[in-house]
Amino acid sequence: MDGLYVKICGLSAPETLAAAVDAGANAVGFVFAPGSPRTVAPELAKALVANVPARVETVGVFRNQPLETVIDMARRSGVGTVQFHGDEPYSDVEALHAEGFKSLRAFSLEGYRALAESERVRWELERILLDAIEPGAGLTFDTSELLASPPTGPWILAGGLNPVNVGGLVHRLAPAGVDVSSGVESSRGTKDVGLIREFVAAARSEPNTHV
Ligand SMILES: O=C(O)c1ccccc1NCC(=O)[C@H](O)[C@H](O)COP(=O)(O)O
Repeated sequence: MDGLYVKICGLSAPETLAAAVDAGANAVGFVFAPGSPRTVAPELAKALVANVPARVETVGVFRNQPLETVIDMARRSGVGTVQFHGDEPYSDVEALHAEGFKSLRAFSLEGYRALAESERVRWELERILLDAIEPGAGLTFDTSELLASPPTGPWILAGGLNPVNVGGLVHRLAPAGVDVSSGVESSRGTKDVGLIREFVAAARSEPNTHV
């Protein structure tokens, strides 16, 4: 990944999708996991994806759904990347790659640390996201442990990020990327154009060296 990778997740409307693209997001996410206020049908996502330039990665977010469903919904919507946000095994990621999709796999820090060494080494060759235990809830988690022992591969920080805290966390933890949903919403499930712009700018801001 060149420069800080910024992903805006949980989009469902053309205006906020356009704001994310115009602000310079590297990736835009559509939630296909059921039961979220952000859940979209593949047909709606397809109409939105049609307006996303090729330089921007389109990501479908899934959580513990059958692999056949994931592949079917990802194909119907036209996303290029599948983000797993549950307990999906590594074999599911391999199957997706064989189908031509890229992947992202989210872990809570606890879940990631609990992986057997052999498992962790394998996941670290893929793109992983470190997130709060409850995804999409705007909750932060204790990142102090990440300062001492970050993952060896490129990793993306998520969980309770917003335009106010993202710059500091990026400078402190040096992730390869950041992912946000709640922190760019005016109310749960409703994205805000101004907050999206502020978030992307803040994520890529220079550190404040004036004390
Ligand atoms: O957004 C959801 O409701 C959701 C539901 C099920 C699985 C994943 C979900 N969202 C993932 C994300 O939006 C982000 O990748 C990440 O969790 C950050 O969310 P937030 O803390 O709200 O910024």
